Amino acid sequence: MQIHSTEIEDCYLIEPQVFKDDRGFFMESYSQKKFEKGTGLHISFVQDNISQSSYGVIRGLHAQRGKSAQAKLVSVIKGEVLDVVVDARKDSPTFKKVVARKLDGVNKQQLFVPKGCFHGFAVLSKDVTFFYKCDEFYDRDADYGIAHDDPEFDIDWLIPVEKRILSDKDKNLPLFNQIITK
Ligand SMILES: Cc1cn([C@H]2C[C@H](O)[C@@H](COP(=O)(O)OP(=O)(O)O[C@H]3O[C@@H](C)C(=O)[C@@H](O)[C@H]3O)O2)c(=O)[nH]c1=O
Repeated sequence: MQIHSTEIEDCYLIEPQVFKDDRGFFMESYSQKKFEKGTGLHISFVQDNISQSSYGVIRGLHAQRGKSAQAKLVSVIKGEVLDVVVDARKDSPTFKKVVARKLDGVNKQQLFVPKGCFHGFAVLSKDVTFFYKCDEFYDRDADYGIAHDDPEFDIDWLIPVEKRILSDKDKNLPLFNQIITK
C-alpha cells in the first residue's frame, strides 16, 4: 500500500497493493495499521456506504457540520469517477484548496477526505459502484454542502453541463462564500 500526500493537508491518495493470479485478484481495501503508519492519523471508521450511479451523475459537494463532521475513505468498486475534495477548514494551511483525482475500479486508488472538507464525485463511466467508509454516523440535520459548479473553484467535472444529473438537494446548494467566512 502506497500513501501519497496531496494539495490538501491530511488528504491522501492511497494505492492498495493488488495481488493478481489465475483466479483474479486480492487486495486489502483497508488496513488500520498501514493507514496509520502511512498517514500518522488515527481514524475509527463506524459506517460504510455504497452508492450506485450512472454516467453524468454528480453527487456533492457534501459534508457534515460540527461534531458530526466525517472523515471518509472513498473508493470505486466498478466504473470511473472524478473525485473532488475542497478544504473548508478555516485553520488549515490549505484552506480553499481543491484536490481532483480520477478513481476507478481498475486502478483501485482511494482518497482519504479529512473532516471539515467538502467531498463530491462525477460519474465518468456508464455506471459506478462507489464505496466509502466514514468515521461518524450519518446525521441528516448536520448534512450540508456547496454547489458543485461554484465559480470560486471552477472545477472541471469532465461532464458537459447538459448531461449532468443532480439531486434536487444538490441543485440548490449555496456557494462556498455564502456559508464559509473566515
Ligand atoms: C449519506 C447518507 C444518506 N442517507 C439517506 C438520506 C437520503 O434519503 C438518501 C440519499 O442521500 P443523499 O442524497 O444525501 O446521498 P448522496 O448524495 O449520495 O450523499 C453522499 O454524497 C457523497 C458525495 C458524500 O461524500 C457522502 O458523504 C454523502 O453526502 O440516503 C442515509 O440514510 N445515510 C447516509 O449516510
